[in-house]
Amino acid sequence: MALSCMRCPAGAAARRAAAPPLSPTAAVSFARCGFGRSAAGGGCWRIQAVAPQGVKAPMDANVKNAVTPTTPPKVENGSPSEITLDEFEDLSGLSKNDDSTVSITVVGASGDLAKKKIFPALFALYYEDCLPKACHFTIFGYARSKMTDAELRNMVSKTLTCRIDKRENCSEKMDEFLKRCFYHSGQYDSEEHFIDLDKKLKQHEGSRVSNRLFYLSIPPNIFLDVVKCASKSASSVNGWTRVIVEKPFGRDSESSAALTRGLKQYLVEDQIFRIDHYLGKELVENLSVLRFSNLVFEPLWSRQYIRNVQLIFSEDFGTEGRGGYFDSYGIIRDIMQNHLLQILALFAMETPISLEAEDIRNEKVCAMLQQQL
Ligand SMILES: NC(=O)C1=CN([C@@H]2O[C@H](COP(=O)(O)OP(=O)(O)OC[C@H]3O[C@@H](n4cnc5c(N)ncnc54)[C@H](OP(=O)(O)O)[C@@H]3O)[C@@H](O)[C@H]2O)C=CC1
Ligand SMILES: O=C1O[C@H](COP(=O)(O)O)[C@@H](O)[C@H](O)[C@H]1O
Repeated sequence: MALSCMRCPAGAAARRAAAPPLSPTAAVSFARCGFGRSAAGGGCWRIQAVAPQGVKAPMDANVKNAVTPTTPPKVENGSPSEITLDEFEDLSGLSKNDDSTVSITVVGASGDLAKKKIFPALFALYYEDCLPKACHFTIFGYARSKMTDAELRNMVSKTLTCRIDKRENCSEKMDEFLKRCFYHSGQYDSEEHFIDLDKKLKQHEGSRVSNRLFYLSIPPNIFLDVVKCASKSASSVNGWTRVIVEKPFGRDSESSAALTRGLKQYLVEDQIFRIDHYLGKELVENLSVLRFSNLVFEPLWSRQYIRNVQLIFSEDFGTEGRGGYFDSYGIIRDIMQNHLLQILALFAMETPISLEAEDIRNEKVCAMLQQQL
């Protein structure tokens, strides 16, 4: 992957300058660790980052704190996110605007990810009032399988949970949410079928500004077919159109670049959202708060005080139907260079100048350029 450090903020540069001369880079190694409970492939992966030789650990004597304290970045509601607050408000704020609607099409709605994660996550957003009020948002499931709206709702209802603390009016909220879910069956490479979807979306959107989001919960080999058809036949004419792309984003640098080039035939970069669900995990989100807003840890988070870091990915079940996928794609590509390296980057990066996605991304790139794999 070609990485370049776009912009290292002044704060970061100052911290680097204040630190003792760098012995070049931290060394990162990957290891398969002991099997978990299941002999069928459960277990864990470990990324180990070791501070450069000669760096003293916290317990070593005479280590001076050469870290220049920096201003902690703004943290909204205690949970910084790769989505800026402005973008977040793009969705929730629509509820205040009677002229706008948002339509979310889950492409591959009959699949595992849609059932297990996407619909429950959309419901959680609805429950938390982060989606526009009921008549201003519509969710369409799209896949080849034949299903009625009622069948989709039945399927989705089985995985919705009230995992939110308050749990008030949860079943009422579920009913309201499910009423906003619809289904359209179609082929992934048929413009005609996407035209039909467009017609259905328009019926729900009426004459209001229509913002449209397509969530690609499908195998990667059909990403481009869908993006082509959706952008040609079902993109918004008066609002925004965005696409969420699930991993894997290719199997290597070349195929990842080819995928991006393919997507850019139909979309501009700002319309493309590559998702890594690990960044939404509470533990991972809390890492930034711990690092940048905690006065105890912030000055200690340096190679002078930390000798060895281990990120352990551990699952207590076996391959569970993923055998074919792991055989052809590989478990390393499944979790290592995405989820685990994202965590490593968040762990190792310097303080970003803001919590804007671009600023965090740039700092992650800088951190990755310092690694020696
Ligand atoms: N499942 C998970 O936990 C995770 C999945 N992902 C990624 O998300 C995407 C979706 O995952 P998941 O739901 O598990 O995938 P599925 O294999 O369940 O596929 C989703 C849907 O796509 C359609 N489909 C499947 N195979 C093909 C094919 N060869 N050609 C055309 N259509 C096909 C099927 O719908 P129909 O036949 O009705 O058209 C299926 O229901 C994948 O890219 C996956 O790598 C990422 C993170 C986690
Ligand atoms: O992306 C993936 O992540 C899951 C682990 O995520 P979790 O949220 O369920 O902990 C992993 O099992 C799967 O193989 C991988 O594709």
